[in-house]
Amino acid sequence: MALLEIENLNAFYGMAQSLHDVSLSVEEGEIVGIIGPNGAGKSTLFDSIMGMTRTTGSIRLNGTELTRMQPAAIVRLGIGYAPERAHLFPYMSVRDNLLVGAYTSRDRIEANLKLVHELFPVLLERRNQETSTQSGGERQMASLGRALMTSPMLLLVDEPTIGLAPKVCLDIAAALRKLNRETGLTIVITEQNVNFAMTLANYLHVLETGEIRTRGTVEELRSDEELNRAYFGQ
Ligand SMILES: Nc1ncnc2c1ncn2[C@@H]1O[C@H](COP(=O)(O)OP(=O)(O)OP(=O)(O)O)[C@@H](O)[C@H]1O
Repeated sequence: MALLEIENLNAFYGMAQSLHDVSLSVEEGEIVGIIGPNGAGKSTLFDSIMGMTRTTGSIRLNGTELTRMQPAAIVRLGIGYAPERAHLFPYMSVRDNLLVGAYTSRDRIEANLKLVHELFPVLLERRNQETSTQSGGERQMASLGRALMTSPMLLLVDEPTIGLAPKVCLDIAAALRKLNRETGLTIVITEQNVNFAMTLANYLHVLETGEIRTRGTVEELRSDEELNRAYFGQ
């Protein structure tokens, strides 16, 4: 059984349908990428996994059906979510933003803070600073840290590189790779930055206008000529 299994997922905002019959699975310990252009439905996919959209179809974590569960219960079950553009509390300190993530996992606060600070030492240095005064990269790190404070078995990371300098993107990629390698945490990451996703993920799904267009390993997708033209201009 895969850790995450999504079958025939449709997602709706009011009358508008944003995901069409999406099926995919994620094995434990993998890093999986979801790539696709603006408006493809990447955030909607994550919002649906977290119980924040109206859906039909099935989403299971370790065999447990999530589709009728509340977001807080889904976090408690083991999914951490770092949303697009971080969504921190701007006038709270870095440390307090991290602690917001800890409310479902109070017995592991110290161990999780240690993990987060090892991955992102700048969050320890700046722990008393308001997040409104942080750089974009630091805010992204704080958002990842907050998700890790929930003790997840699956981490969802939505477009972490938006607006960040290339060097900061490399730092974030290195931290996610280290996290996966050293703790075995399963990670699903969405990206418009296809190169970033390809340096991290073992397997990728291409989402376009709410549908999975194709999927495969990095090598398989790179050998798809049409895809290369669309995403790499080659
Ligand atoms: N709250 C909402 N209400 C209505 N429609 C929405 C809402 N959020 C997203 N949509 C629509 O759903 C579709 C998918 O959007 P989504 O944000 O999931 O795409 P995305 O791939 O994450 O793109 P982006 O990179 O721009 O975030 C788009 O057509 C978008 O306009």
